[in-house]
Amino acid sequence: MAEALSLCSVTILAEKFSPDTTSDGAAGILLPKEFPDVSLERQRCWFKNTFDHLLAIAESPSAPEAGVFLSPGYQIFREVPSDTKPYWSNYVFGFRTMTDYEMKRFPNHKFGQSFTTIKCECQRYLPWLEKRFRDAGGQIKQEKVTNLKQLTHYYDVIVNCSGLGSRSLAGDQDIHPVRGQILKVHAPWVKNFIRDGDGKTYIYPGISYTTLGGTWQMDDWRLEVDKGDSESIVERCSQLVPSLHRAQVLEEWVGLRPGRRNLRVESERLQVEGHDVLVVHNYGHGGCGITLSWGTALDALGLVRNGLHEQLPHARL
Ligand SMILES: Cc1cc2nc3c(=O)[nH]c(=O)nc-3n(C[C@H](O)[C@H](O)[C@H](O)COP(=O)(O)OP(=O)(O)OC[C@H]3O[C@@H](n4cnc5c(N)ncnc54)[C@H](O)[C@@H]3O)c2cc1C
Ligand SMILES: O=C(O)CCC(=O)C(=O)O
Repeated sequence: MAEALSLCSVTILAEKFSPDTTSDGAAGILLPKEFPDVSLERQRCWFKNTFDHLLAIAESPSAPEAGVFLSPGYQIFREVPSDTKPYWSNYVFGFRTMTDYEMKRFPNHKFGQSFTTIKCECQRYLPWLEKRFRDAGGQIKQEKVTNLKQLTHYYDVIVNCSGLGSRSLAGDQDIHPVRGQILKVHAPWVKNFIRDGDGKTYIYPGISYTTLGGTWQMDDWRLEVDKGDSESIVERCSQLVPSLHRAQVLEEWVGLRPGRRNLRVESERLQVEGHDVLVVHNYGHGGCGITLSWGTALDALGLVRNGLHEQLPHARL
């Protein structure tokens, strides 16, 4: 926003910043899950725009500082999935079905896909993004917002990216927590990601650590590490890569995904004291907050631009 709307003043208000957000612990892999009532065309656009944007970073000199890199690996399934060629398969690199010979490594799985996607190591990526925002003239304020209407006294446009916070901030009862626990381990010998198609077990190698996951616990608000979950994660991941049994655990982490049947990128107008104020919502990314980040942000930016043009038809934005 700060880069694209260079004539506007842009402020991020948030209660928590990196390293204390949900995005900080995310494995950061680009791998879409489908939203049932959003057109595939729109989801394709969200993913492609995100992939293209992050690919440019991965191929730039900033890649190591930003923690953005190409990541090759496998998604394996216990049963052949109904959709063997998902909509995003044309955008990742080298998508193909694994051979029987390759599948011998995974005797409990019947089917697999091999491809190269992108991973953002969020511990590096988020501070890098914050610096990029500040360099573009963006302002940052730490503040808990209790009511969107109170912001209309200070800002002309509000973009709501509060994730799970939208439950109270936008009064949206459709958004709910999906608890996820992961482990960060030292396993520099693991070079390819491996993901079980059920989405519950995954191994994602990175620059400073490998992420082992995970859990997908609906409506579970617990933020404490569950030792039973950690043991189960190590057990499941070690079945895929036995040497992980010995990997040194660097950190155990829990986050609450902002779960919603359909991601919400939408604008509305808030009526406040006789005038209306543009609010653009961009939340409910579930397990796809990194995967669809730039695509949904570009959509939100388009809604901000349209709204500003309606408000100020002659302004150059
Ligand atoms: C274990 C785990 C692994 C994951 N792995 C991946 C992955 O590999 N790839 C992927 O794409 N996604 C992954 N995700 C999902 C991803 O983390 C989320 O989709 C993403 O973090 C959502 O981002 P967000 O900015 O919407 O929410 P958040 O990161 O939660 O940020 C919300 C922000 O809003 C602020 N806020 C909320 N309410 C208020 C308020 N009232 N006032 C002020 N500020 C407020 C918060 O302080 C915070 O700064 C994973 C999630 C988990 C839990
Ligand atoms: O689903 C994956 O494989 C990546 C991790 C993730 O997105 C999640 O746990 O939400």
